[in-house]
Amino acid sequence: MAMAELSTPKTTSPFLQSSSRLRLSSKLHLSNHFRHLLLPPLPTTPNSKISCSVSQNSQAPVAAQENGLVKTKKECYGVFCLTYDLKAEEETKSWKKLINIAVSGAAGMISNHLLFKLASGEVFGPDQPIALKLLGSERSIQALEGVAMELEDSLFPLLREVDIGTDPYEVFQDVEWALLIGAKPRGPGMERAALLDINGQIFADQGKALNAVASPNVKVLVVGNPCNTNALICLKNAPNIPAKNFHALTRLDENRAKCQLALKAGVFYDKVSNMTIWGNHSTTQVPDFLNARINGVPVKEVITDHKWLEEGFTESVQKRGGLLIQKWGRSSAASTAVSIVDAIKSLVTPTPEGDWFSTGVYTNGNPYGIAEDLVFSMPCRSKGDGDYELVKDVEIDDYLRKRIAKSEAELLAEKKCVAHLTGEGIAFCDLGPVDTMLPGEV
Ligand SMILES: NC(=O)C1=CN([C@@H]2O[C@H](COP(=O)(O)OP(=O)(O)OC[C@H]3O[C@@H](n4cnc5c(N)ncnc54)[C@H](OP(=O)(O)O)[C@@H]3O)[C@@H](O)[C@H]2O)C=CC1
Ligand SMILES: O=C([O-])CC(=O)C(=O)O
Repeated sequence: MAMAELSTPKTTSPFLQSSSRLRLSSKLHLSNHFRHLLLPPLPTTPNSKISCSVSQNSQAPVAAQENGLVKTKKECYGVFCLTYDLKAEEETKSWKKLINIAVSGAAGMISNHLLFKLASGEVFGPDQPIALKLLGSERSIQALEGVAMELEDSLFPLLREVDIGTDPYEVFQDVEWALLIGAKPRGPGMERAALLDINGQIFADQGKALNAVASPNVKVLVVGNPCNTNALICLKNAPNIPAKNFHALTRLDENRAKCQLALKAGVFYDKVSNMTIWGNHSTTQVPDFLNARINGVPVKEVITDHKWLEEGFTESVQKRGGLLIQKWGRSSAASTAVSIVDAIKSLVTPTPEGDWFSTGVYTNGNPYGIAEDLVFSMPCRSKGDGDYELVKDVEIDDYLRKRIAKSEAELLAEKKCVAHLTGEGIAFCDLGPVDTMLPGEV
């Protein structure tokens, strides 16, 4: 086994320029449970200076003592049990305080793309160190280890800590962001109501855990489907966290809509702006071509085939996920991860003047007459502080109003199905004669 000081990876990151000067200190981050599960017995060293044990066949961290005390913390993984001494870094003044990001379903397909983007600095910026808290289950714990190993091997300078675990009350401790991806996919012949019940329970439990242990201003992005109602369940179970902090991911739909409009107009997709997705992340969603713009011009003036906009375009966005499954054999994972990145970046960077983005948010106080107490995708703007405001003056014509109402009715029906999970009594589930689909269903 080679004993090595943490070496400086090849990069020009300002962190690494400073990290090579750092005195490294170590913390031991293992619960007894995971010590058995994950790692060989832990050697200890009386040294306060770190020696990082690096070998192909062992992830054994070195426990260190500082002032005679072994520092311990629950679940962490391998090299991430060795944390940098951030005090030394503070001298550079250019480093932000470490943020804790939880990801559930961390061994799944979407996470497999997302985690590496988070760790690279692409999302929160090149001066933002992060800790990743990965939530899995007994069935995925081995896979989670594999993910953690790949994160180790990627030598991301901004990634200071990776913890893995199966208990949301441990994994969500002090998190500032919670990206809730893990959910059971709907299988063939399965009713939407059954999915609501199974996944709803997951989000009720996770809401309670966030409420108990997360940072009080945690931002929560629900991806696991049906994401709007799951987000509602989650926020109802987390009364101490502002309801405004909960989002359901509809950014993938926004991105899909921009792409279709760009294709039709023969422009690159960066020319499409002001794209709203209204409503549910389902086939009732409403991609709003009335208010979207291409090169700053209303879409309806650029694309004069209005029948295509009302039918072809709208349906292509609503069912894009299903078409992708037909081709690819599984649901969108890479583009979903990209859209999660976009969704977060839209909250941590100021929205460009005149533009907006779509996200599923709590409807209380909305200016569009949409029923209160739902999570509904609407146009938003952010100052870049993690918060957002609804855009209040978007035009809604009869075409939009009718379709928005349909998506609203669907969400109201979903809400009744999960009343037992939101503290609103006994659930009554009648989703109507036509069982609506997730975008990814064929
Ligand atoms: N909002 C959006 O735009 C989109 C949402 N999605 C949704 O994101 C979710 C995750 O997708 P993806 O990463 O591709 O899925 P995967 O199947 O690859 O991973 C899902 C993870 O969910 C966890 N999970 C939790 N409960 C269950 C359960 N009862 N049965 C099976 N797995 C469970 C599993 O992890 P573990 O065992 O660790 O709990 C699994 O690793 C799905 O709900 C999907 O529909 C997908 C695309 C777009
Ligand atoms: O339906 C699914 O599971 C996947 C999904 O949400 C999408 O592709 O938009």
